[in-house]
Formats: sequence, structure tokens, C-alpha cells
Amino acid sequence: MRNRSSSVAWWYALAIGVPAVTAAQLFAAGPLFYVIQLAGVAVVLCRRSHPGWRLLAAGHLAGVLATAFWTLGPVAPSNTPQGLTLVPLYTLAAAGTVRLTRRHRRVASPAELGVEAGAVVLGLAMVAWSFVVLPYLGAPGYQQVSNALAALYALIDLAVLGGALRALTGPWRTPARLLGMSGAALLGAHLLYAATDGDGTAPFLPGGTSFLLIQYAGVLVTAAALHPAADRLGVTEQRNTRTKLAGIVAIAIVGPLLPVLSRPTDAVAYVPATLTAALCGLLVLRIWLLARIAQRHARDAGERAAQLRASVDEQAALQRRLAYRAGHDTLTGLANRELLLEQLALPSVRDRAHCLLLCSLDGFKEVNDSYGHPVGDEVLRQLAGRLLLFAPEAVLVARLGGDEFGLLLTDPDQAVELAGRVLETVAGVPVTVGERRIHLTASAGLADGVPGNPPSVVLGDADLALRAAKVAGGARLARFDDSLRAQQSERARIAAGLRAGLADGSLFLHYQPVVDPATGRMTGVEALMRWRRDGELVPPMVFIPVAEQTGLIGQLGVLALRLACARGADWYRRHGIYVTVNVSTHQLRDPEFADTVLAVLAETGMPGTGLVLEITESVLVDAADTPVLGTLREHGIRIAIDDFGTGYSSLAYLRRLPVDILKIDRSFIDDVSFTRAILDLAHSQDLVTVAEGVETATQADQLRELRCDLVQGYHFGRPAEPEAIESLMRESSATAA
Ligand SMILES: Nc1nc2c(ncn2[C@@H]2O[C@H](COP(=O)(O)OP(=O)(O)OP(=O)(O)O)[C@@H](O)[C@H]2O)c(=O)[nH]1
Repeated sequence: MRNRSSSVAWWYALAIGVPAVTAAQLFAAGPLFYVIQLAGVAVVLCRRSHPGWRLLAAGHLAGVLATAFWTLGPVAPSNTPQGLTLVPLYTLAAAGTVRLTRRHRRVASPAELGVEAGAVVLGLAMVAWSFVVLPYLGAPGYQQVSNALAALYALIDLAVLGGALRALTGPWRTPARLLGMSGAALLGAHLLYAATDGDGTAPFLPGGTSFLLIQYAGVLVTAAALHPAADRLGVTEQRNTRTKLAGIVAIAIVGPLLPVLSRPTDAVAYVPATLTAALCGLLVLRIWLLARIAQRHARDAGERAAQLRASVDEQAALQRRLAYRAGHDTLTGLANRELLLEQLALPSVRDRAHCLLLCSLDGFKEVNDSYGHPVGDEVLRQLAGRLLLFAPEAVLVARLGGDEFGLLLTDPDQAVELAGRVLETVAGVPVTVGERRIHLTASAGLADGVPGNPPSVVLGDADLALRAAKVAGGARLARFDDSLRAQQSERARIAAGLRAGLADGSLFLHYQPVVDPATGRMTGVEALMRWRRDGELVPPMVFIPVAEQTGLIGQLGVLALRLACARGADWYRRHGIYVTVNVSTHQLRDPEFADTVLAVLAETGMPGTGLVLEITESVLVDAADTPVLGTLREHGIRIAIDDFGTGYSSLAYLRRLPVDILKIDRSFIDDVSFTRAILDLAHSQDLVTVAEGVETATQADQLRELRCDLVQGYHFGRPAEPEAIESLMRESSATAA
């Protein structure tokens, strides 16, 4: 509603203002003029704040004052000072109109503006002088004052005309047209006055036509100010500098020519005027060229600045990318170890209760070995996805490396439940990669961060807990406690001792006889690793797991092979007794294993037929498809399945496996029917059978009856030093002889 009333207000102003002014004129109602014009001035000042409107309002106020001056004072507007009273009205009206219809903004320094304005003013002055002032001065009846005043008005009329034409012809809308009409009315007023030959005051006094036109002009300005589109007047944009330049060049050239052009009879003046015009034109062109060079420099500088900005932006982006990469794992996109440690070090985490959960897949290496690294990568990515899915938002999920992930919880109460869910989902839902469904399990270690503890301690504790979960068989959660740390330092001590033992002789072999139960004759010996620390024997079940966890088992295995072959070569030559050496998973995975064994045989002079390699059933199943065992058997080396019945227990496998000897685990010795079944099966496959853990004469008799080929156990001889075993061998050979 308000919008509508404001959109038609200008129309009301015209519809009321014009008749009111006309009526006041007809009925000589003098005060009404003042009321109408002052109201108009007030409206313009209230509605519009642009300087152009202010100029117009000021002009019309000046008009009201002039009217008052004439009405109340001596009436002779053509004479000074009365004649000067209209100058403010006309000047301000022209300036306001020009200001509001200006389309281009000046973006220039004050000095530049001054020079440009000076050029325009001087150019116009030339025109005015040549075509307006001079004719007046030369007019008959020239009176210095009144003619100068007339010349001044002529100049002002030119300005009013310019403003009005601009407003009427430019790309403006109604308010500008109204301003143009207002200018036209003012111009009309003055022309009418001039038509009376400057006589008299009548046209400018109330009741006069010029007076009425000035009143209309005021009403039109008021209507323009009330028009809704009026606020678009005076909005300027940047000017095209070329146009501006062309204008100044034109002024520079035309200016000097004007005096001679306005007096064509003075032919002699043409030459210097033309030369001056050419000179001015050249000077301006020179300045223009300099300006172009300056502009080019400015443009180059701008481009360089833009390039600099772009390179700074690029560097900032790179910096951000580097910062992201520094804190994130490229394979999974999770946070990495560094970021996790950073977060653990934050006072908001470190100084409060928190919890670190480490998760690792069990046997992930086999996934890589069996399916290749790309599949392993995909498994890791999917695991990362599952962890993110289960972890609450506040939990930081990180990949620490390999198949190890860390979850940092600031709410320790959630930890056990979260760990449970993670382990369950890994064990319960196989990972699908292409056609493959890979069944996995994971282990987890949990450590509570004691406020104030350094991040490395929390991480170390969680790692210990994870190792404990693995040592306990995997697929479980272990929570850190102080006993784990004690175990860890003991493990570290053992590992250090074993490393030293590889060189200092504290690692050595004992041998246990393998006997033919039918004859009681020793046919072979099993080499068993022993370790003496600080003068005491450390049980194998203590140091072997540490050797496996630390990877030292490989070196221990080679040492055992070398020592056993060194001794066994002589025993085999003299007594025909073979030696059995245990081989670990670690060794079998070593692609150079076969070469190592053959090198040891060559080094020690041991024939392949004197060596038996003992491999556990599960490891043998994995190694069955590799060429290693075939190569070794080609050199006469025999392969024995150790602890048969405890691993895969799949008799079907037996046919496929490259083995010669089957060692029945001690736990089956008392199960006669089971032992018989195994013996029958083994014999049907032409395998030599060895029963382990024979401790009593009854067991020995039973096995003899069952036609077990060979036996081994305390009943026939405990593991002993080589010297003791050697004397047993001699006895055994003598008995046989
Ligand atoms: N595919 C893949 N494998 C990796 C990556 N980083 C490390 N690994 C492999 O992850 C395996 C980790 O070996 P282990 O720490 O012995 O892990 P595991 O076989 O699960 O043994 P446990 O943890 O003791 O059960 C090694 O075989 C590494 O080569 C990786 O980015 N992608």
C-alpha cells in the first residue's frame, strides 16, 4: 500500500502543483507561491540526499528568495543587483541537473581532475568568449554592466540548455525527463524575458509568464524527486578514458582556432592559430602517449601482482595439502601415527582421563602373501571403513602403519564395548574383495591414559596389551596392566640374551635318541635347541616364543642346522644315525631357505640322507605348493611331519604332502585305536612312523605291537649333550654287532 502511494506521489505533485500554481497566478494569490515552492524544496530535501538534488533544492530556494526580493524591493531585474538575483537559481538548477544525469564516475587524482576541469572550463570559455561575449561586446548600445550581465546569463542559459538536453535525451526515465522539462521551463522563462528586449520586469514578477514558468520548474523538480525511479539518478559508473582523452584533445586543438573562426576576416591570424592548435594537439598526444606507457606499466604491475597473488594462493593450497598429508594416511585417508600422537599430546586429552585402543588383524601377512598387496590394501581400506562406522564421532581413528589401527577415546567407558564391536564385526563379516571372501580376525589392546602421561607411554602400553592379545592366541582384547610391562622387559631381556647367544655359544644343541622299538637300536637323534643364561638352562617354552615374536627364530634355526649337521655328519658316517632338525614357519617363508640348507650340508660334509627336517603340520600344508620341499627331497633330505594330529588333522592331506616321516603327537600315545588308525594310514602311504613322548615300558610294548617303526621319549633316552649321546650310540652299535 505504502509502495503504491509512494509510486504515484510524483503524479499527485504534478496534478496538484501545476493547477495550484496556475490558480495562484490567475487569482494573484501571492503567498500561495511561497507555500507551494517552500513545500517543494522541503519535499526534495527530505526525499533525496544525493548532492544533485541538494543543488536543485538550493536553486529553487534561491528562486523563492529572488521572487521575494523583486516583490518587496525595487523592480528592475535587468539591472544590477536585482538582475543578479536569478543567477543562483539558474546556476544551481543547471549544476544539479548535470550532476544527476552524469553517467560516468571520475576515478582520478585531484590534480588530474583539476587539469581536466580546467581544460573543459577553458574550452567552454573560448566558445563563450568567441560566440557569446564578443558579439555582445560589439553590439550597438553596449553598456558595460548590463551587457556583461546579459553575457553572463547567456553563459548560464547555455549550461541550463546543456543540462536540459542531457536529461531529455539521455537514457533516463521519467524523473530525468521531468528535470529536463524543468530546465526547459527555466530557459523558456529567460528567453521570454529576452523577447521583451530586456524591458521591464513584468515577465519575472508574479502574474508574468516567466514567473509562472519558474514556478512550474519548481513543481517539476518536486515531482521528479518524488518519482520512485529518482534514486537511480546520479548513479555513476567508471568512464571510458579514451572518450575522455578524445574530448581533451579536441578542446586542445579547437580552442586556439576559435578566436579566428569567430572572426573569419582576420586571415593573418590563421597561421599562428593553426600552428598553436597543432602544437597543443601534439602536446596533448605526447601526454597521451606518456599516459599510455604509464598505464601499461600499471597494467604490468597489476598482472605481476595478480600472478604473485595466484602463486601465494597456490602455495597456501600446497601448504594445506602438505599439512593434510603430514597428518593423514594416504591409503585409508585416516589420521596417521603423527596426528594421533599430536592429539594425545593436546592438554585437553593428555591432562584428562582418556583411552587408546589398538587393533590389528591376525595373520594379515598371509593375506598379502596369498592374494597380493593390492588385495591387502583393499582389506585395510575396508577395515578403516568399518572402524569409522563403529566409532562415535568424538573418537579419532588412525592407521599407525601396516595392519595396525588406533582409536583415541576421551570417554574411557566406551572403550571395551567399542573394542568388542570391532572384533566381532571383523570376525563375523568376511571382507569381500572382488570374488574373494576373506575371513579374518583381529586382536585389540587397550590402555588407559593416566592424566599427564606422555603420549609415547600410552601408545607403548596399548601396544603391549595388543601383543599380549596376540601371544594369547589372537582374536581377543587385552587390557594393559603393570604385569604386562614386566613381561615386556623380560621379553626384551630374553631377546637381547638370544642375540648374544647366537655368537657366544650359550645357544647349543641337545640330542634325543630315536629308537627302533623292535631292536632297541638307535636310528636317529632329534636336535633340540638349548639356551644357558647366567649359568642356568632357560626352558625352550620361555625363549622360543620370544624368538618367534622377534624374528630371531630364523637365525636360531640356521644355527641349529649348522650345529646339528656338524655333529651329525660324523655320526651318520660312523653309525648310520640321522639327525632331525626343527624348521620354523619363518624359515620356510624365506625364499633362500633351500639354498641355505644345501650350503650347510656342503659346509659340514653332511649327506642329504643323514638329515631330516621336522616341520609342523599346519606349516607343511602352507608350504606344500612351494618348490622348496621338493628341492630338498631331491637332495636326499627327508621331511617329517611334527606333532601330527594337532594341526589340520586332515588325513586327506597326507597324500598330497611331500613327506617321508610322520611323527605322532605325544597326546595320542595312550589312545590305542587312534594310534593304530594313524599307523595304518601312514604305512599305506609308505611313511615311516615315529611315536613321540614314550615314557613307560607299557607304552613301548604297545607301540611295538602296533608295529610303530620308531619311538622317541624319556623311556628310551632324554635329550642330552652330544658326548653322552655319542656314548649311547657306541653302545647301541656294539649291541647290534
Ligand atoms: N597390503 C599392504 N600390506 C602392508 C602395508 N603395510 C604393511 N603391510 C604388511 O602388513 C604385514 C604386517 O605384518 P605383521 O605385523 O606380521 O602382521 P600379521 O601377519 O597380521 O601378524 P600378527 O599381527 O602378529 O598377527 C606385513 O606383511 C607388511 O608387509 C600396506 O600398506 N598394504
